Amino acid sequence: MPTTPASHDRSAQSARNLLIQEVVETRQRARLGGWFYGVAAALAFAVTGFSTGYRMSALLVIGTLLALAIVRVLIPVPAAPDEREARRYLRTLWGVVLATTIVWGSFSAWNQSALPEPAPLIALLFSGAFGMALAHTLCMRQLPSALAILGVMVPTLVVLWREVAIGVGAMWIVYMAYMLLVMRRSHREYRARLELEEDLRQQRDLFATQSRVDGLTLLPNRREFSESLEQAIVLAGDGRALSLLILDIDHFKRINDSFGHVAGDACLVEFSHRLRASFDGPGELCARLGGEEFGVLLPADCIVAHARAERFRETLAQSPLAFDGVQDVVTTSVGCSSFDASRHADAGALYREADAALYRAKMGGRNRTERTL
Ligand SMILES: Nc1nc2c(ncn2[C@@H]2O[C@H](COP(=O)(O)OP(=O)(O)OP(=O)(O)O)[C@@H](O)[C@H]2O)c(=O)[nH]1
Repeated sequence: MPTTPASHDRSAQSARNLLIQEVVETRQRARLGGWFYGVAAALAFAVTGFSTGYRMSALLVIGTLLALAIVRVLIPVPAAPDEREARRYLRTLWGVVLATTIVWGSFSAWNQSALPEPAPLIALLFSGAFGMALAHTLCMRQLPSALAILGVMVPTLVVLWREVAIGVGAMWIVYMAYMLLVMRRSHREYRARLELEEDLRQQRDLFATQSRVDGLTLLPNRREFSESLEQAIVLAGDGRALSLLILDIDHFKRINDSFGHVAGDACLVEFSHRLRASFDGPGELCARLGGEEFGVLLPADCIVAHARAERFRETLAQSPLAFDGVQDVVTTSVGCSSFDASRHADAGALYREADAALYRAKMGGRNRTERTL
């Protein structure tokens, strides 16, 4: 299927959303994990009674691991939904995670021969636990996650293989392979969930837009117009000018009957283009209220609004609309009313007056603008 600019925009937006979501989740998941390495190292040294022979090593290892845990938390989070910043953040965070796992892995390997039991056992068990935790939790990116698992596991593997027994080393390799498989599966599940959530978000946004936009003309629909009118009435209560126009295409049935419904649709679209081009100033809003009826809100008093409506009507009547291969003169009747706090208790009152003015325009022969008497 060819990609349109709109679908390209949507997929670019979707990729951006996925990246931002990944940043949020990676941060959440990585925030706590860093501290466990320092605590585990402290525990391994604690069982030796922090004897003087190991005091410097303990300080160095525990201090480095805790410092890396602090750095994880302090990496500045990208404030705006900026892709470049988001990628930089992820690169930095994964860099710190990898550094942590390499420091831990090296410590664990050194520990196997340097510290008395049960410190090596503690480090060994923690290495397995960290590897599995990485496989389950930090699975957002496969390559750095795999490297982190290897960082935790491989140094110990070398020691087990060389200094304990080849069988124990082989067991460690099987364990490591299993972790990598778990990580791959966790990664797939993570991506599937992320993409599903993004699809749902997009559908929700699409429904929200569709519920407020007219599908044919892409103008705001009656629902959106009514809400905007309510809000405009509140502002008008503070003294701002507000006028309402209701426009109805004259004898629209004739267009359908003469040229068919497809041409009728095209005529409505063309009419909406003209309307939007004529009322596109600040605070102005055009909408399709239904059928061949349109509404305009404009922050103007009665005289200005009436003059603008007349200009639109006259221009329309003088320049034929081109739609679906047809050129035809289309006219409109307009009802105009302006907000007056003494007469209009609510939006409905103002709307009824504009509607009554439109009725008079129709009864008066069409192709005319009537305003509140
Ligand atoms: N093609 C098309 N026709 C529509 C649409 N909505 C309403 N109509 C038609 O608009 C016509 C409205 O007819 P009427 O209500 O009699 O109004 P009119 O012919 O414009 O006459 P006046 O309003 O009295 O000047 C009907 O034939 C509807 O079928 C639409 O979305 N597309």
